[in-house]
Amino acid sequence: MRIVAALGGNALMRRGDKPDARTQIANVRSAAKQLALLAEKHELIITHGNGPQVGVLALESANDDRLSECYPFDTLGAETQGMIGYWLLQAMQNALPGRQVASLVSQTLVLAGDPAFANPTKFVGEVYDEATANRLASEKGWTVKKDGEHYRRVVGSPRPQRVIETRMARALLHAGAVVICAGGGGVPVIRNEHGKLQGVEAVIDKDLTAAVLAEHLDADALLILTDVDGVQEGFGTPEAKRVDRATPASLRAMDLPAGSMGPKVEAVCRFVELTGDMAAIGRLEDAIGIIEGTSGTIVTPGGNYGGPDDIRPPVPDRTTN
Ligand SMILES: Nc1ncnc2c1ncn2[C@@H]1O[C@H](COP(=O)(O)OP(=O)(O)O)[C@@H](O)[C@H]1O
Ligand SMILES: NC(=O)OP(=O)(O)O
Repeated sequence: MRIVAALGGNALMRRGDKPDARTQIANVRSAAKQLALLAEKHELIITHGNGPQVGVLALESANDDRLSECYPFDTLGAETQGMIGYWLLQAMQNALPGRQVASLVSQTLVLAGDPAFANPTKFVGEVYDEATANRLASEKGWTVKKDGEHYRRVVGSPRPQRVIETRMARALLHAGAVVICAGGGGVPVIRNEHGKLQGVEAVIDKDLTAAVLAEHLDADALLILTDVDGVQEGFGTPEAKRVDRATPASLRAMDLPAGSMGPKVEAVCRFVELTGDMAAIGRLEDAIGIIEGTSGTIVTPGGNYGGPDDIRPPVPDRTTN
């Protein structure tokens, strides 16, 4: 089975954590243990978030007096791919001795006219209280919005159209490698008036890119791995309850926040609607349980799922007919 697994940026740098490399490397190592269990049985493409990390790099750049201008977000996105991609690469190599692992710096095509450039929604960087967020917004020209109980910087997040390196990722899969690509949703690029690739200032949602990548790589399953057990009804209330099986229509009927669970649900619905295959949202620690059908919110066209045999039923043995 071919699986695309998307790893949340917050799973690598948890809300309120200091952005130290040491903490994130430890989180990557525990993530790699789970991902290695998937890779032992399946073809695996790993993509990862970069929201917290890209915001930290942007702040470092903004605070560097030697620079005549801040590093642009496409370059910062590539920096996060290098950094997190390196951590994941090494952790996966150590977890899977003898297996080839490749980490690609990769670009995602967006449309130059996407209205999302003018309506920032993508949370980046650390969380702040309201007063600090407002001060930073006026000092640095940021837009800030409420993220749960806190405030964070937001930037434009155009819709991903295609990962430019899709064919290279496929070639690496065919060579038996675990492939890490399209981190942070991919470095955002447009095709300019000469047909050339050109970076743009944005941070693409990694869950939406994961869905595009899964579709274009003919994946059998898309797993969105995060820090909650799945999509919950009554989220944040004492009655909160995980939805264990869903159809795209039943999930779309739920009212979910744009900056967190909303894009995850949009990503899984899109993948299931376009491919008829299985997608799921759940905890990183439950990755195997999700494939087995015992954990997470599992989304299929009919809302039922009994385990991996439902994804790709065995080919009938025609030699006896
Ligand atoms: N209905 C819901 N069910 C579960 N989680 C929800 C829901 N609504 C909002 N959330 C929030 O979505 C978060 C996951 O999104 P996000 O923080 O963007 O994850 P990641 O960084 O892993 O991609 C959860 O930690 C939770 O706080
Ligand atoms: N780029 C992106 O969606 O990152 P997060 O998942 O960390 O928000």
